[in-house]
Amino acid sequence: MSALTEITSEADFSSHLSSLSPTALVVLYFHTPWAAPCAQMGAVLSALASQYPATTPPTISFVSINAEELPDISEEYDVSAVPFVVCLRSGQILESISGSDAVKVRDAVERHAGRGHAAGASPMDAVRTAIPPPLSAVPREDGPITATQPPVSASQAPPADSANATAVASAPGLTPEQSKEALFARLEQLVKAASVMLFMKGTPSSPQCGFSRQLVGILRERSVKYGFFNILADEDVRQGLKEYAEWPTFPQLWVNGELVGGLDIVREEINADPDFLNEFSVNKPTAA
Ligand SMILES: N[C@@H](CCC(=O)N[C@@H](CS)C(=O)NCC(=O)O)C(=O)O
Repeated sequence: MSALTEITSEADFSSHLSSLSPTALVVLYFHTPWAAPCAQMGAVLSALASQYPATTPPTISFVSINAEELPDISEEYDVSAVPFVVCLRSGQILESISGSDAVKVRDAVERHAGRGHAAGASPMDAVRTAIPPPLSAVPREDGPITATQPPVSASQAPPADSANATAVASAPGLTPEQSKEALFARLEQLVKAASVMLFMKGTPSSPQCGFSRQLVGILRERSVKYGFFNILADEDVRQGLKEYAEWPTFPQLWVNGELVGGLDIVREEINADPDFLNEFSVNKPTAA
């Protein structure tokens, strides 16, 4: 599966771009380590990347760029605030999205990758209304790149094959209520990072618990396209999601931003409806 590639220098960026075929969709994700909304968007993009198989040559590439460390690249793509996502093909900007609107970013990527839904009824319509307004990004004049939420205390590189971009939700100076609010805002985005999201112990290629392994097997059998999040790599998400979901265990399967349940519930759903999840199968032809 695809993953976010961290760009370390301008030379690295140029060589990465030139290694791709001209028809590849490139998704540039500009962030700064101190902006909390970037941690959310990082996790959303990692989960999104995990839905696309890694092919040779790649047909899609997700690239992560520290906007402050690489100002020339940020300038080139008019990055005025973080998080900022640019969809690019053959050097042409197809679309830029400023702010932390997970659904907008996912729609744009799927549309440009050619896997999107036609205009009109989309499974995402149900959740669109529930999404909070995008983070209002502060336009940059000549000053630094800005974001309108308080900085987080730490960020940590995600494990190579995991969808996690972890950040501690409880920033110093926040009350427990504010920390919880920030964590729940992050979870609200995360559960919608993909139409089907699996919160599991470990990763699909290396599940760390039998229940998670079995649920991965069910999704695989049905060729379901899904994003995943390894809760073992993020204690805040592990504990917070139990409360947010009002569900005490993992795995947790979420569909269109709604909790389905754990392994037992998914099995019950399949027994009741053999077509359960089939609409998310990669084998299902895309509606015209
Ligand atoms: N019968 C449950 C099994 C899941 C389960 O019991 N998970 C436990 C052990 S892997 C769990 O997540 N405990 C809470 C934790 O580890 O934080 C299901 O249907 O999903």
